[in-house]
Amino acid sequence: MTVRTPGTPATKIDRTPVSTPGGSKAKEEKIVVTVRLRPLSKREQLAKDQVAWECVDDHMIVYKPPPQDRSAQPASFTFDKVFGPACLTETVYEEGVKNVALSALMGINATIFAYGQTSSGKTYTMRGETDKAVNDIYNHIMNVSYNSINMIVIPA
Ligand SMILES: Nc1ncnc2c1ncn2[C@@H]1O[C@H](COP(=O)(O)OP(=O)(O)OP(=O)(O)O)[C@@H](O)[C@H]1O
Repeated sequence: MTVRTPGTPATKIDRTPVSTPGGSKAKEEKIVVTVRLRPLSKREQLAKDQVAWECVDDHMIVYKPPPQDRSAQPASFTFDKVFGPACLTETVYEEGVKNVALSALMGINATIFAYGQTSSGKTYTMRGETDKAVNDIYNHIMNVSYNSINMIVIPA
């Protein structure tokens, strides 16, 4: 059996069937930008810090300037997906990361990274996402390996 290093396809659309572990979402977009708002920490709650951002729906967040900052205006921003403070890391993975992480199994080169100010929750989120992605990838490899063994053994 020849094992070939998978190359990056010209487009994901051409190479991503519906049954692909990467799922259908990866077919639609090459870059997906999601936002996760973390809850206030105990320290922030004790300090009576106010939440500056509000999730309006699954795609939009609104900046609410503090009353003392009279020059700042409310502003809204739209993203592919917004995860609110009550959202579990599991949900972020299932709805925002899994498709991209598993598309690697089809030979699609993909990057997932977190960007944000200090203490915004990048490490917290990415640790959880990495654990889940590695788990899914290993499960997939195990399943494929067992299937391959069956395919080889039966003809022999
Ligand atoms: N979604 C969340 N739910 C509960 N706690 C969270 C969440 N996200 C982050 N935290 C907590 O907030 C704190 C800061 O998070 P974290 O260290 O991940 O931030 P960071 O963006 O990686 O910071 P830095 O840039 O300084 O490394 C940590 O104590 C973490 O446990």
